[in-house]
Order: sequence, then C-alpha cells, then structure tokens
Amino acid sequence: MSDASLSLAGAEVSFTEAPAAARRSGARVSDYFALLKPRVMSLVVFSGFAGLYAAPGDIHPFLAAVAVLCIAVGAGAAGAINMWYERDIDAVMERTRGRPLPRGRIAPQEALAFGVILSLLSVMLMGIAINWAAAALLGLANAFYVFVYTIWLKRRTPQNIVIGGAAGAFPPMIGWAAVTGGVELQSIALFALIFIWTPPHFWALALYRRIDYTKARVPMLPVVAGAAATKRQILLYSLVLAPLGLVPAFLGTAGVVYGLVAAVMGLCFVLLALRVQREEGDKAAKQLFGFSILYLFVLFGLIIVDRAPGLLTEAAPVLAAVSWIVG
Ligand code: HEM
Ligand SMILES: CC(C)=CCC/C(C)=C/CC/C(C)=C/COP(=O)(O)OP(=O)(O)O
Repeated sequence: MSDASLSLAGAEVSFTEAPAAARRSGARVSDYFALLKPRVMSLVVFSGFAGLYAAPGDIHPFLAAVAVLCIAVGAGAAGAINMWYERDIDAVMERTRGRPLPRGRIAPQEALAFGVILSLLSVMLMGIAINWAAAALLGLANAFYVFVYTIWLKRRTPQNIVIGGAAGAFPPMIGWAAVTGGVELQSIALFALIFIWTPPHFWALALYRRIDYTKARVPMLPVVAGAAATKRQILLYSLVLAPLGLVPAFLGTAGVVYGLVAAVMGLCFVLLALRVQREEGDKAAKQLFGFSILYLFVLFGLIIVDRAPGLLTEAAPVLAAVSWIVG
C-alpha cells in the first residue's frame, strides 16, 4: 500500500492508494456502471432523445432506441476515460473519492480499455445503423470531453468548462442528426441552450465544492477568481440563458406551452442567480445547482411533449413542480 500526501494552501492532504490485489479483483457490474457517470448520463440521454423526437422526419422506433443507446454509451464511455485520467484528483476530492478507481475496485488500464472500446463501439454502431453524420457528431463530442476538456483545459484554465462544456451540448444535435442526417439552425439552438446553461450549472456546484477543487489543485473559477467574481459570471450567463431558452419556441421546435414555461423558468433562473450573488453562504448556490438540472429536464421534456399533445396531461407533475418552485 502506498500513501501519498501533498501540502496545499497550508493544509496537509493525504490519500491512500488501494492495494493492487483489490484493484485486480472484486469489480462488480455496478462498478463498471458507475464508470459511466449514470446520473449525468440521464440528462444527456433525455436531451438527446428530445433532439431526436423534435427533428422533422421519421425514424423507426427501434432505430431511435439504437441512436439513444449510442448517445448514452458514447457519453458514458467518455466519462469512463475521464475517470481514468482524473483518478489522482478524484482520490483527493471528497465528492469523488468513492468512485471505483480511487477505491481500487477497478484497475486503471481496465477502466481505460472499457472507455475506449465502448467509445469506438458506440460511434461505429451509430454510423452503421443510423448515419455517419450522427456518428461523426458523437465521436466529436466524445473526443471533446476527453481531449479538450479533461486532458487539455481542466487543469490549466478557469475557462475549462466554458469551452469544454461544448461536449455536453452535443446530445440534442446528435439526436437531431440521427433523424435528418444533418445540422440545422434548430439543432444549433438546442446546442446553444446547453452550452450557455453549463457555466452556471457547474459554477454553482464549484462554489460550494471549492475546498475540494482547492485541495485537488484544479483551477476552477471560484478557486482562481474568488466567489464574488464567480457569482457575477453566473448571473451574466443566466441573463443570456433566459432569452435563449425561448428560441426553440420562436423557431417552431416547440410550441406555446414550452415558450411560457421557458419564460417562467428563465426568470426563476435569473432570480436564483441574484440570490446567489446576495447570499454569503452556500444555500443559494446549492439551490441554483439543483434548479439548473430541473430547468433542462423541464425544457427538454416540454420539447418532447409539444410534439405529442396527448402527453401534455402526463407532464402535469412537471408543471406542478415548476409552479411549486415559482410559488
Ligand atoms: C463541462 C460541463 C459540465 C461540468 C463541468 C459538469 C459538472 C458536474 C458535476 C461536477 C456534477 C456532480 C456530479 C456527480 O458527482 O455526480 C454534475 C452533476 C450533474 N450534471 Fe453536470 N456538468 C457539466 C455539464 C453537464 C451537462 C451538459 C449535463 C446534461 C445535459 C449535465 C448534467 C448533470 C446532471 C443531471 C447532474 C446531477 C447528477 C447528480 O445527481 O449528482 N452536466 N455536473
Ligand atoms: C459523447 C458525449 C455525448 C459526451 C457528453 C459528455 C458530457 C455529458 C459532458 C459534460 C461534461 C461533464 C458531465 C463534466 C463533468 O465534469 P467533470 O468531468 O469535471 O466532473 P467530475 O469532477 O465529476 O469528474
């Protein structure tokens, strides 16, 4: 067993590498599943499906399911490679030290092989079964997350997620391309929505997890520029996001119900960002992080529902949640 320790901002941080034997044995299906970052993947799959569902044209339901599976596996595989590359910082951060690699449940080379093989399989399957435009976009998103965000930017600049966040904005565009075979203004608008949503989504979390990032020496904005500057940036992006959320309604990707809900939720987003700016503690930042996730789920949910009017009644719980938050 090897112990490692490092001194950061006056604090002694130590972590322990798991024994090699533990790294080789005992990996369960659940450990491999955890490598796919399943909770983040849920929203990736949802937004990818919304892009597919909203696109003009027909796709056989079986092929639609294959396309969504490819998006899910491709995104999860990128997450596995990200966890392989970041196993050193994941071992230091409280939020991530329970992951399979720092816990020694899976050997690093196995995680890497798992991620690379699934990445290649998802892109190949998308190309062969669906079309090569969707496959190219999936490969690009995967490479962007691994090479641009994880390897190049994350440890170098506080703008890491502004640029690298493009990776997570691809899924609706991939879903759209699975149906149409191309990229159009409407799918670019869905991409832009997630792209601008990502910085407030992540900086809200980074605000209340900044000790973790300081320990791990990751130059996230709250660590490098401080809380006040981060809060100003969050507000700025929220002010751009609120009107951007309306664009799918203007472009006809979604209807009036979507437009109204997007307006209300955009306003709530800005109000919460203002609260983050006013408050000293972490409570408002935690609320904004949670709300950011609800925001995307609801908007992309309504893009789906607007295409299938019969589903509107099934969206009642979501609308109830929105009115609860507004109230
Ligand atoms: C570079 C861009 C992004 C960064 C840096 C980022 C960062 C994070 C982090 C650190 C977490 C906590 C994860 C955990 O410990 O489970 C998180 C949670 C989450 N993210 Fe993001 N995120 C980004 C983009 C996205 C995108 C594009 C989506 C989906 C469209 C997304 C969906 C989610 C969801 C659903 C959660 C909640 C998971 C949970 O329940 O903990 N994120 N994000
Ligand atoms: C192929 C495809 C569609 C890819 C999309 C991948 C995707 C959802 C990227 C979003 C970026 C993300 C979740 C970053 C997590 O940050 P982090 O890696 O810094 O988080 P961590 O600290 O939890 O590891």
